[in-house]
Amino acid sequence: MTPQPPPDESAPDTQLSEATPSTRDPEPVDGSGTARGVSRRGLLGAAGAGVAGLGLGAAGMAYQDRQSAGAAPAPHPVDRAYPFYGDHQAGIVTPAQDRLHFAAFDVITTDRDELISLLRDWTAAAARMTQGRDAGELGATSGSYDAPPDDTGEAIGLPPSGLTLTFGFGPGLFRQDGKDRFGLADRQPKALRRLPHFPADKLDPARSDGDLCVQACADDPQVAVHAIRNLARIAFGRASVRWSQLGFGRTSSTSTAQATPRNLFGFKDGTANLKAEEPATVDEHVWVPTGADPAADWLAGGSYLVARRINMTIETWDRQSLREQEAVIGRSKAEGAPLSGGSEFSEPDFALLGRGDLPLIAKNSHVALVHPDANDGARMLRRGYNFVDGSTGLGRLDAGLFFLAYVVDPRTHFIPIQTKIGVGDALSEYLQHTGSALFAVPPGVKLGEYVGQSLFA
Ligand SMILES: C=CC1=C(C)c2cc3[nH]c(cc4nc(cc5[nH]c(cc1n2)c(C)c5CCC(=O)O)C(CCC(=O)O)=C4C)c(C)c3C=C
Ligand SMILES: [Fe+2]
Repeated sequence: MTPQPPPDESAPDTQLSEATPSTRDPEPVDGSGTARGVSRRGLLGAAGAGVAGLGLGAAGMAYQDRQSAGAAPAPHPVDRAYPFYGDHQAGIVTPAQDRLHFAAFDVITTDRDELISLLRDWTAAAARMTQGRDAGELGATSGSYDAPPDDTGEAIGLPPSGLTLTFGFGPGLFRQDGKDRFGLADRQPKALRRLPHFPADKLDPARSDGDLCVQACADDPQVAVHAIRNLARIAFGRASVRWSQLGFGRTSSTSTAQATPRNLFGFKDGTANLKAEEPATVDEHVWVPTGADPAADWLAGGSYLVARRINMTIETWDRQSLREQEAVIGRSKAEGAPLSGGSEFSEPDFALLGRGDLPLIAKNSHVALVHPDANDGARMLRRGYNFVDGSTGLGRLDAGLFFLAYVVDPRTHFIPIQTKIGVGDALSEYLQHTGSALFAVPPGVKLGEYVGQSLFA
């Protein structure tokens, strides 16, 4: 890991430099190589002239005019659009956006062709929405007056907002109760099994597992929610939402251009995360290589996504001294520096002794247990979010961290680490794991293809 000084939130990032605001130089959205439809912003401008359904060129002009009216300002986060097509799915190394809506689905059709048609429909809608367009070609208000619109409308006028949509396949898609549902059983990756029960798990089945998942990240919550809502609408009769989770406040940085955010315990979170600017390390720890599992080579270039809903007993935490809080994490609260000294991006020195010849970073602290040195070098790309889902009947906030991590293999990069922290981590006293799921995340989508196509080839 190369510690990197942060943060200039407006600095260009690796993915963004490939991207352009969608309305200016739109990415094709239908796989035909031709961009169609109007942007949600363009629609607003065009609607007054009574030209809904106008080609993108005109809509793009309206947007461009507004952009070029003054000196070129740095793009505001909500004006960013990330490419949907590429070698890897967006939403993994993409600089973590501020908001999340994550949904897991049960597939309810028994027909393989219907499953494929769902993935095709999702691909078309995702390609459009990530570029700031309506979910369907007609849009929220331009279709037949006597038919439900092909977009629900709550994102009219909103820019792309950095929306990324990342799709995953759960173990149940391959086998359910031992049954090969869609002729995919012999292509199930060996690593794609339900996660085992860990110490301190208190899982709610209604917040766990799922055949499919969609991670929607954006810099506007309405845009993320709009995307999941429309994908759920499109899935009608083929898949239904099993559970979903809203998140605010990213708890990780995935780019050195981002400032390190804080979790609900008030600590900087994401300091030592894998970052997009370390492609060789990301290759090693995130992307599944060809040949890793010959029966599942369709997953090459993809990844595994671990999702854990972790409740944090913040009321108990808030009664602990600052000394205790820092000892539990192993870093300082103010700067996020390791307790062995230095600044935020200094490497921790776990051998350095302090008073009473005790290590300055306690052996049972969180960072001592999860650090790669203590885990055969394993690293993960964390992409979690804070959540508050109201309060409990006991007057406590139902709050915590929706932990998301992308790994090359959960058997080496997550399960042993989670097992260890469930038993020996001082942080565990303040945590309760209430949801759990594992998904295989197929590689990126090529123009004209649909998400996960390699699985069905
Ligand atoms: C099994 C993996 C992990 C779980 C579950 C987990 C939960 C969790 N973590 C924090 C707070 C912090 N975690 C930090 C670092 C960190 N955490 C993990 C793994 C899990 N965390 C890793 C691999 C690392 C990086 C270790 C390293 O390379 O040094 C930190 C320190 C800052 C940072 O580097 O990000 C904090 C703070 C909470 C609150 C939490 C559950 C709610
Ligand atoms: Fe952690």
